[in-house]
Amino acid sequence: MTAPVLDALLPDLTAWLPAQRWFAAKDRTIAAVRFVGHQEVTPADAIPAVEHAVIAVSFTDGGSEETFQLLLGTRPRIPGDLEHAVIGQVGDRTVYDGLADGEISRLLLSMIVSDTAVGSLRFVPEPGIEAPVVGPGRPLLGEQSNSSVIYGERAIMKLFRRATPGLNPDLELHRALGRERSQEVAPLLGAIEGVLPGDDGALPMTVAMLQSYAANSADGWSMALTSVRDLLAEGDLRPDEVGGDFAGEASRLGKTVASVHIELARGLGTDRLGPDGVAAVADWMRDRLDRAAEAVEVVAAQRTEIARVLDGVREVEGLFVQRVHGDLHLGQTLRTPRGWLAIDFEGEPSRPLHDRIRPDSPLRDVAAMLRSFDYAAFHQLAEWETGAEAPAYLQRRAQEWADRNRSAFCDGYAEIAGSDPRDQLAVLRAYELDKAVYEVLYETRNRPNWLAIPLRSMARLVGDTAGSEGS
Ligand SMILES: Nc1ncnc2c1ncn2[C@@H]1O[C@H](COP(=O)(O)OP(=O)(O)O)[C@@H](O)[C@H]1O
Ligand SMILES: O=P(O)(O)O[C@H]1O[C@H](CO)[C@@H](O[C@H]2O[C@H](CO)[C@@H](O)[C@H](O)[C@H]2O)[C@H](O)[C@H]1O
Repeated sequence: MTAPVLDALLPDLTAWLPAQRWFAAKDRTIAAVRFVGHQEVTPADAIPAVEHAVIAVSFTDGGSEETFQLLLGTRPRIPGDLEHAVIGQVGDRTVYDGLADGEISRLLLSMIVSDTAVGSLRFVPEPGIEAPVVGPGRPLLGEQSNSSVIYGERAIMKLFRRATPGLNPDLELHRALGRERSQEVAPLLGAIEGVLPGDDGALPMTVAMLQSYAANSADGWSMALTSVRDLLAEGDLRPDEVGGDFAGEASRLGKTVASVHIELARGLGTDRLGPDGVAAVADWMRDRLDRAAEAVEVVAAQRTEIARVLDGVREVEGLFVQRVHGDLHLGQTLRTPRGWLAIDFEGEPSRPLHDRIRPDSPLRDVAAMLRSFDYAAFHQLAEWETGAEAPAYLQRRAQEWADRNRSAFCDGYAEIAGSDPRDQLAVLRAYELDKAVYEVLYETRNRPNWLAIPLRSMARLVGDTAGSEGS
């Protein structure tokens, strides 16, 4: 489509964006949307026609713009099963979200498999892989920061929705782990690369990533919730006495995360931060605390105490750093029939790319998983906590579940890593509290009903400076 034709879509696009799960600015009011780049994948009169586009969205609060990627499909007549994906009408064509269309996802896969280039877009298979069978994709439904389609339970392609210059860390780290022949991630199959037009010219950008699909798998978050549900339903039994005990899985998960860290260190190197580097990590945590304190009163009220715990990170001489996952939680793990896999190495979605690729302590990932065990333990009780307090005996059971699984995870991690994360308790606690502060802000913006979960942990981490970790 030409620029004037695309511009005709803008009013419909502006109305459509806030309803998309991946639109990561739902708390802001859109002032204007503009196209900053577009590339036809097929001729404009093909049926369906496909176009890749980058949009910049500005907001009435005057803050920074956000850029997003779209894969637009157009057809003269829209089949009934695509009506839900319609964005608007331009001339005699209906424009819709292209990933919803099996014919478009089939085309994208075939272009990757056959190593194609169209204008600024490159469709590249990963060298040496066995090409997946080309067929239509089925959009993944559910909670996602990006948009994925699944090809016959053999491959999954993720379109990154935020348009950021540079190699996406999800692709970069999967590539590095592939070179290490990692058994802890799903093998990478290919990618779509494009360019992001900017003031300084066009910069390379990752459009999409194609990976093996882990069939017959369950994600760690659902498995953990099932275990907690069974425990709370019993009430008078302890976590080690109920059928759905999760500790064995938590320990295996610890081993998997340690293996990923070893592979990332081997493939991409390690470093020791000197005093200035450690001070920079501590300052970074303080900045994040300041931002959370501005937005959330409870954080502001405990600012001094939180800052004291965060300063625990300063207690190490020569902090060991390497590339890490950066946003690990139970929902980023898949239990396959063979074992655990880690997915989604993009880092925290709201952080700028240069922050997400900065080497960090592996304790950041360990701490984030410990936080996730807390989340799973108290998720069911959180609804109570927004109204009345959950009964004390259930809170005790939930805490026992969290302690047992946090401890099992650390045991498993230590067995493979050769060092126990709990040996650096002050640093681990600082990373855990930093994550809890982030989560308070995340829940305030995204899921206020869940806010009680990180708030509770924040209070524990601030109050319990002498307690033992994971026990
Ligand atoms: N390789 C895979 N095999 C099977 N399912 C996967 C795979 N990768 C991702 N998924 C599923 O897709 C969901 C979203 O993937 P994720 O990479 O976390 O996307 P996002 O970055 O959009 O959050 C996951 O929760 C998982 O259910
Ligand atoms: O999965 P994303 O990369 O989009 O990560 C963001 O969303 C997560 C929630 O979906 C959020 O994780 C928090 O909630 C989880 C339960 O839903 C819990 O297991 C995690 O421990 C907790 O941090 C994540 O922080 C955020 O970046």
